[in-house]
Amino acid sequence: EAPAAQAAFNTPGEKGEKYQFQTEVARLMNIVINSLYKTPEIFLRELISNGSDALDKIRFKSLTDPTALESNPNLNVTIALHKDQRVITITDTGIGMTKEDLQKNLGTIAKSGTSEFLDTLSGDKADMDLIGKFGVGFYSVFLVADKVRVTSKNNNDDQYIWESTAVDDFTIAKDPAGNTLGRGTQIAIHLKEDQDQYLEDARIKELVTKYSEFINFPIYLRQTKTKEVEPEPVAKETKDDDDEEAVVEEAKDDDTKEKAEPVIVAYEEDDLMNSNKPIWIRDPKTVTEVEYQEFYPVLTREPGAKAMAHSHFKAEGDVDFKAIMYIPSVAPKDLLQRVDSVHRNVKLYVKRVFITDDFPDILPRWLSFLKVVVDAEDAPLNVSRETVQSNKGIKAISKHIIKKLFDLLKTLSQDEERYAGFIKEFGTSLKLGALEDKSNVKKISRLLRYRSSDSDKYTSLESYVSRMKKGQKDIFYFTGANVDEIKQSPFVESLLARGYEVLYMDDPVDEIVLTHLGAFEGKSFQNVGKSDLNLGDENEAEANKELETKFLPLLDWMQATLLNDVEKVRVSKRLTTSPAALVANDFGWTANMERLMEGQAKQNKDQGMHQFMKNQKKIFEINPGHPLVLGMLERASKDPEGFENDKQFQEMTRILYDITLVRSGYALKEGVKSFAGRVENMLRVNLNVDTNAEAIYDAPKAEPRDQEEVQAEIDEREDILDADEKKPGTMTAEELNKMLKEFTDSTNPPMPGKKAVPGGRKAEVNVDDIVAKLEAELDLEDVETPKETVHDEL
Ligand SMILES: Nc1ncnc2c1ncn2[C@@H]1O[C@H](COP(=O)(O)OP(=O)(O)OP(=O)(O)O)[C@@H](O)[C@H]1O
Repeated sequence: EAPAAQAAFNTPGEKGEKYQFQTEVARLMNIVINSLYKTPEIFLRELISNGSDALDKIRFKSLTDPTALESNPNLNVTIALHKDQRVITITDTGIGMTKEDLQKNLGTIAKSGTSEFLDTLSGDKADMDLIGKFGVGFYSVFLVADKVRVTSKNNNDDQYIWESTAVDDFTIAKDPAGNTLGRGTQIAIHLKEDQDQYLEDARIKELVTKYSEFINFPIYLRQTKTKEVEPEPVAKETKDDDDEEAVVEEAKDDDTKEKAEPVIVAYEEDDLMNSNKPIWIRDPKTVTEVEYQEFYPVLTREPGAKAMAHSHFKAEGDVDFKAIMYIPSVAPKDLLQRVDSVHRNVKLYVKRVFITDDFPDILPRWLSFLKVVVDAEDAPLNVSRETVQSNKGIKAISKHIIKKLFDLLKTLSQDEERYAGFIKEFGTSLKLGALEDKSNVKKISRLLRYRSSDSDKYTSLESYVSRMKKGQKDIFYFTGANVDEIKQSPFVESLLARGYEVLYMDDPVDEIVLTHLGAFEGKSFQNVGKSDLNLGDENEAEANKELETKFLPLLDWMQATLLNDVEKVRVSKRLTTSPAALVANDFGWTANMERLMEGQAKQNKDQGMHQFMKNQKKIFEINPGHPLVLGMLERASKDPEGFENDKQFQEMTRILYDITLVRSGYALKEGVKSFAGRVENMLRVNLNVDTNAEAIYDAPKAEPRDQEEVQAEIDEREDILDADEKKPGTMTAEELNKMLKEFTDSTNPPMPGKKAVPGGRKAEVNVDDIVAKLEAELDLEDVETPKETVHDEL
């Protein structure tokens, strides 16, 4: 039972030692107060959570030190309202704080990264919502309080009082009343003028139900009640004011002993406000969906957070335990960056006693998004960061959670729409799992989903395989910044024209994952942008040989022109409407990979390997059915020996190469200028203009200004400044920050994973216009090759 509140602030705080708040605390308090003023009620949730944490700590300690609870065997939180003084007290019988703890915990912020976090808050509304999710802790008390006093008793120290009005500093003094708490912490809150609602029993009950129903310790509301009792025949005993027992309101003096009337007695009683049975140890049949959803934000300490799916299970075997596992409804923004930090996503209890949530490796990295509560019947209690990996019990728990997760995902995947939601949020996590979790790679690959040419919906690899065409040996895919870009790629066109299905990989990691997986159920993954495309068509090789012979003169001429740029030139079997394409050899980078690595290289500053890979030569493929190519073939065939003299052909080939680079998603190797120069040259030839003639221009030199004019302007400016009392610029710090942020956002290179605008395209080039020009150049009227014949030829 909590002792009566020492609610009155009658020991002047000035008597204690004065301390300054750490700068971060002052900043945090300001932000909390300015951003959360609309929901001051959360202070109660935060303080009850702190009390619950303190109770967890003493209970855990008592497992190894049986004397720990002697100072007070009860474990609970009691809230009392003192209307006359406008004070609420929240008392827990938790571990309590020593003088040093008070100074450190309620004057500094130990959490690493807080300062950085505060720096990121720019002041706009979305950021302010963040702070609510961050867990604002103790300092939220100043949303409702103008004065706060924390009285605390830890087993290792005397009882101390911390007091503050939130302005700059706080005081700490030894409690002159001595040890009244036994053990624990009492927070007395003197409410601000407009916060009277928190003096109402009903309001407090409402808030406890709303926020703290699942707290694992009883939360009481101390209430003053009255009852009628038979008056005692003897004179009443005098009661001490401080005594929490009954205060007797005496019956009228003129009562006689014969006419004994009942006496109204006021007494205090603690009403239990939370149901107190941990939801995870209940039989799943008795837990409603609403209860699961309500428990989730309590478990994660993320107010307002929702779960996408959950699984409540019991395991027996090496370790007996009960657990609830949740998949959040949305992925955190920094899903992949977070995998390396400690996420405290598995809370371990042993027989209802909270042990720890500080397991760095209990689950593989890709599962860092899961939120789990585990209650084991029997697990060693000394599990700590150091021993967790080698602990057999923990290993068994981890294995079981993963197994249950696969069950959950399997069930989820049967509902197409819900599963699409999961893929959207956590698809990247699955891919990370495919890369890293060797023992589960098979299961994970079955859970992957991709967009494809088959429909607008996601497809599994399994169903892709079921739709494969006759003779098709490989799973075809292509990568790009987004589905639209992929669809328009020359690499995809012929496959689609021939009725093959292509998987569209628009996540930067896709290519790495598929290269890593290599195959699915014996079918290899084939990037259709790479050299070795095999459609599994047997007549193809023969037809291709014939084509190579027919196009030999053109292939030779092109090869000679592009000697330094491409590995080789060959006839393509993958093109329908584009004249040419560039493909990476099997070890080289596709355009997508090049972009991805470009971003990485910028971050890592490791340029050596990057340049090596980037400079790997590509294969230039020409479309044997394209009129432009046929026109060029005709030209090369007319005079096979005349290559050296046909400068115009060489220019055209280079232009074709450049536009192919762009079309295939690569960056122009020599930059835009030389490419533009070539196109311009071709226009000149088209117009019969001398290619060497220089532009005539008249550039009149700018003259310096008159000295008098300059002086007059200076004088005028000074006059204005004087009038303005030489005020500095009126831009506020906030505006300045915003401007700086916009500036850096616009200049920073896109990060991999961010689906950025494809890098490398230095200029908007209208390829079709140029192709048209080239065709005009070749005078293609007399070459007849209807496009329909292309496939037959192949
Ligand atoms: N009732 C309490 N009993 C014992 N210690 C407490 C109590 N309230 C706060 N503390 C101590 O003060 C520290 C700071 O509390 P605060 O609420 O500001 O942050 P937090 O609880 O660590 O984090 P957050 O509330 O943001 O999750 C706590 O970590 C704890 O050590």
